[in-house]
Amino acid sequence: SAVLPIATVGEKILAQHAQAVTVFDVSIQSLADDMLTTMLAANGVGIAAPQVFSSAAMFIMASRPNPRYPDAPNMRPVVVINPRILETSTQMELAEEGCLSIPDQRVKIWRHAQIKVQYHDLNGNLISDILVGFVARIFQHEFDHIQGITLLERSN
Ligand SMILES: O=C(O)C[C@@H](Cc1ccccc1)[C@H](O)SCc1ccccc1
Ligand SMILES: [Zn+2]
Repeated sequence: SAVLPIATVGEKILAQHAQAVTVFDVSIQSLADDMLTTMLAANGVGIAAPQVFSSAAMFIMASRPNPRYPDAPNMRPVVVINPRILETSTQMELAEEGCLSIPDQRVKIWRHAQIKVQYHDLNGNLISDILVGFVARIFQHEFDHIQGITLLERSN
């Protein structure tokens, strides 16, 4: 597994809509592995494929307690492929976010407090889940990356 270069703001790949994953083969598994290694090396709690110059609709979310979110749940990293947000709560929460592609910036962002999501895992199985709190926030942050949206387009 390799630490991959991370695209920073201004790279056009960050503004592109990522392509759906259609083949769940070894190349996707190897990309997921490199994304995990890269995310851990950067102390992230998530990372999306476009951030490592791969236009695939795939991201990793890996909540863990951290100085900014001390009560964040400790979770095993989850590989999310072809994500969909099916339902969103009307309730929103405001919190500071960082982005591995926008170094040294913290932006307060409104996010849905709860979301119903659907995605495929690395084996191509369809997963449905309801996410709340910090994990819902990570999912929405990474989902934005898949749509070519970063914090800079969201900051109010
Ligand atoms: O750039 C990314 O996609 C990864 C972000 C994910 C994130 C999602 C929601 C809220 C904050 C960050 C990185 O994890 S930025 C580094 C970081 C780590 C822990 C807490 C806050 C920021
Ligand atoms: Zn980001």
